[in-house]
Amino acid sequence: METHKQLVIGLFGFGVVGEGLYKVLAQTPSLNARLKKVCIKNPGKKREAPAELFTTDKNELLNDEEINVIVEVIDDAVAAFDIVSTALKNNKDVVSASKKMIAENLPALLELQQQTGKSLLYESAACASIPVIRNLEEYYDNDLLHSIKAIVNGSTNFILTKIFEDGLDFKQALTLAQQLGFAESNPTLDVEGYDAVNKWSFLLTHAYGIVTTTDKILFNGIQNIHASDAQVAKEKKQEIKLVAQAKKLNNGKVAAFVLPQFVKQTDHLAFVKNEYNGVVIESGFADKQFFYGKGAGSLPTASAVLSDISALRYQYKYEYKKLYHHQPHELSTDIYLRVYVSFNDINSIPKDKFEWIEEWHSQEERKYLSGVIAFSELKNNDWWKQDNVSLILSAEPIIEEIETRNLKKKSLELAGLSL
Ligand SMILES: NC(=O)C1=CN([C@@H]2O[C@H](COP(=O)(O)OP(=O)(O)OC[C@H]3O[C@@H](n4cnc5c(N)ncnc54)[C@H](OP(=O)(O)O)[C@@H]3O)[C@@H](O)[C@H]2O)C=CC1
Ligand SMILES: N[C@@H](CC=O)C(=O)O
Repeated sequence: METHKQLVIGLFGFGVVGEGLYKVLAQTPSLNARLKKVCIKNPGKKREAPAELFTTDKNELLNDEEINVIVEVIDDAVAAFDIVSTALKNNKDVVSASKKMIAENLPALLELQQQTGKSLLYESAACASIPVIRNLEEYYDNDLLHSIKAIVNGSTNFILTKIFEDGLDFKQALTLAQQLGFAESNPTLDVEGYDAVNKWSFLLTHAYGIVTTTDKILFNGIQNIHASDAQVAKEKKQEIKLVAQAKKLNNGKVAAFVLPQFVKQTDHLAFVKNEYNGVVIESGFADKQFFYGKGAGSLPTASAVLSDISALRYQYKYEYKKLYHHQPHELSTDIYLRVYVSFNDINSIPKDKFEWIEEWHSQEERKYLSGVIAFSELKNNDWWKQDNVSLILSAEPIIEEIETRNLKKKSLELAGLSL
């Protein structure tokens, strides 16, 4: 087998991540990798690198036979897919950080990897500096992965920390996340949960062999979290985090969602602040394991890109073991969730859709209830995503089976409500 192959790199993108990689490569001479050319979009921008390195002609990189590795770190998912698929077809290995592109094109990318035999690595697209994909592929290569829950978006975690711990308002916190290079070029992707669910969709492939699209995963972002929710969290001695999770159910299927959640202070994820990410994996015999590291930013992200480049020296490829070598799992919607919902107007909440209600606070201007609701009710409707409605999962949200009808009626009666 060929080892320690000489790498000649063509880089697409010289923004937060691309420039970070340029610096990191310069400080890693042992890698024996040469950056031959960088393709960017706007030739007029001032760059901290020699002018002769840059081009705006993608074909200068994609058709250069000496270049054997394409690193794609641009902020345009459509152009990124074109670059990555052409590079693979042109017999080049590829490293990408573009989670939106990967989430939107995974079946095609899987096929291209199989057809071409080339490697496509994208560790930095998941949790930036945390090596989660390689761990899911290599270390948890068995049936024992019971659950995985994680903070996978650095910007929203940063914003929540800055608002609730440092007293910034939402706009100030988001602006800071943008200035520090954590946020996407379109920050709605972060704030409204799209970035997190994009990452979660392909992490499900590496964890459970599930190939899915983001519309099949229940998700929301942090845009509707209200100051009064933070007050409730404080009273419960809990925190609010945007948490992605997947759990193997008793029926053998997997429940997956990305939603704001109350997190107990004893939970590992409560420890994850600012732009950090954290991943808690629960597996048979090992119990819980916690991975922690920076989830956004120039050098932390570049460090994961560098690690992928380095892995190409020994022809490392994802084997997608859970997909190709095991029986892949299926997603299930057949569960119930324990949720908290705050709102201004009770008429915006279909309270009869709850299986039962456990808490009901209607005195304050901002009202809230806690109760149990079918996952499918949330999946099929969007009243809970509307302005002025904030839905937050409880700390232990999943209920697999309920004795539904009797309890529902009885509990609503106890709460002074009727169907
Ligand atoms: N920032 C972070 O913390 C992380 C980002 N990522 C992902 O990495 C990618 C890059 O992010 P980031 O560096 O922050 O983004 P930036 O906005 O900082 O940089 C984007 C770069 O892409 C270039 N670009 C855009 N379109 C093209 C094109 N068609 N051809 C060539 N170059 C192009 C831009 O060129 P020009 O300079 O000329 O404008 C720019 O250099 C994104 O997919 C992002 O989601 C992943 C993990 C963490
Ligand atoms: N915008 C992303 C960047 C890294 O993936 C985030 O905030 O997590």
